[in-house]
Amino acid sequence: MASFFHPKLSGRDGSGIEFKNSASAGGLASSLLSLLYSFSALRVIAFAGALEGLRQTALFLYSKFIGFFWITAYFDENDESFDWMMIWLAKQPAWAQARDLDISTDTFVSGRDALMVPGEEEDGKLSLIDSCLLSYRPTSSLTVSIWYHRRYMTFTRILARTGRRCRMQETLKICVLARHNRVLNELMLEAKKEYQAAEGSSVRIYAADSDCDFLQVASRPKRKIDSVILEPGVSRLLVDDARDFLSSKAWYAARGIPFRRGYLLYGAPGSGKTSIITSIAGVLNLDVYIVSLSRTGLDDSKLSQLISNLPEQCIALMEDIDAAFVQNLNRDASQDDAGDDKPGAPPKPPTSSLSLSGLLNALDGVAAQEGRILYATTNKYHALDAALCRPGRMDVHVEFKLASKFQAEKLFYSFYLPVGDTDTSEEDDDLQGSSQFETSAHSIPETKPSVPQSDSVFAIEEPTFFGTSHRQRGPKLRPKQVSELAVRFSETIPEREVSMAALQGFLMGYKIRPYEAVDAAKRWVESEREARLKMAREVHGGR
Ligand SMILES: Nc1ncnc2c1ncn2[C@@H]1O[C@H](COP(=O)(O)OP(=O)(O)OP(=O)(O)O)[C@@H](O)[C@H]1O
Repeated sequence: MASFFHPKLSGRDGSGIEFKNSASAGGLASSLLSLLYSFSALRVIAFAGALEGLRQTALFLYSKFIGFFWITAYFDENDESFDWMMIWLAKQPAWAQARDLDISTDTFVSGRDALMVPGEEEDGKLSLIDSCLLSYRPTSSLTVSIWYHRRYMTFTRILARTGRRCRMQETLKICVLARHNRVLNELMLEAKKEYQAAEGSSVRIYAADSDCDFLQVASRPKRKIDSVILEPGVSRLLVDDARDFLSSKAWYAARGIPFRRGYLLYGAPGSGKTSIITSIAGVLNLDVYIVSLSRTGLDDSKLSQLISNLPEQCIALMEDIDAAFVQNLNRDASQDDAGDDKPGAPPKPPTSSLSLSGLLNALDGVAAQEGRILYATTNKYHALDAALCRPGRMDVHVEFKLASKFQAEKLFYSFYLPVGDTDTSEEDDDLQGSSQFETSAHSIPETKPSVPQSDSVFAIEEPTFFGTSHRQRGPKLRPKQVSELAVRFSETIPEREVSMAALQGFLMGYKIRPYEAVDAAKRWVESEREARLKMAREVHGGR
């Protein structure tokens, strides 16, 4: 082959003529062979090329043909529309006839009229146990066909590895036998409406995974805004401000101001900061995206990526914003860390390497998402850097204090909601008069434990426990009665000394005994005071 393509090479050693002569017969033959071979190789190549051309043309024509009659849509797992379609699909009776099914107890699907495993839907009231219902889901890699509005459609769940980490990712493929996408539009709108109707009563909570992609981690029932008891006007101020902001996109655009708003809620632990944020999310129909600054491995670039992954119009929640810059800081480092750090012990490894400038850049850098509302909470307002708190980053600052008498009264009233006020859970129950609320502070179960009917030699003791059984219900009180008790209760609660969370915890201990709660409140306040003093003495003594 070499001699055929490069004949000159043969004479380079100085004995070219002899070499040519001696090799002439054999060389000619091999050259001819090579020539023939190359011709046949060329033919093969040409043939293969022609075949490939034909294949490409066939594929092209096929896709044109398919495209002419079929509309194909893909729904990516990471997009919200995927959830609409999956919920819609899960309700289609066609799945019942499918021969290949996934079974799911995912509350995301079940509880939304998904196609239940027969018998499940008859299972009484919705409780934590009942909400774990079995439902059918279309299995992956299976194509199922459905008739929708007299159009033939096929649905395929495709699982494939994607991304740098080759994570399994799912796509839903829908093919509609139609010339125009009208039917597909109708289907998507129907799925979206059904989904939103089902979601209308809950707030979706998202958290980021290790790739900084947000995934839904929970769905909480909406909390009524007035169930979070703040000083008069505070809830309204927060809701109205956020609502006005959301409707002011054009105003911001006209002035070239970034369309973002930040709220800093600071103050006493357990005063309702997180509760009011989730309540506002419910009122404004926004999803909550948790941005956890104390997350292990979080650095400036990851935070920036996280913030840029936030969708437009959402609530970003950064809890305990002060904790991001001090490694392993607890609520009160002097108290909690003091016990953990033994003398000579090696320093704890850092959990995150976030810098203040990284946070500031993430909050208002170019990648920061437009239309988002940021809520940051802290118990250490004065420890925050002024740059973090300035308008543009944190536009509204609201202080949350320990409970006032006003709040204590309101909390008591809403805790023992009187007859006629909206607490359906109580109204639905078959109450047995007010006898139960007369039971002692250490409640006894209503029914005795089932004892094996045998000639047991062991004496069976009745179990004793603290707290109230969930099967017990309080007395039905009239609004006037509850109001009077609430006033008496608030008189025993000192102004700004205990948190609302602590008050709620105290009332939980008297869930069905409002009169006893009022009587016990004074004693409880004193014991709380003593406990605080003791703790303070221990801290100061330990220094
Ligand atoms: N103002 C309030 N009105 C009604 N309930 C409240 C209020 N404050 C706190 N609670 C109750 O106390 C519990 C804790 O409240 P929440 O988590 O909102 O407090 P927080 O201020 O965010 O606390 P932390 O600073 O420790 O995160 C919740 O169960 C909530 O219902």
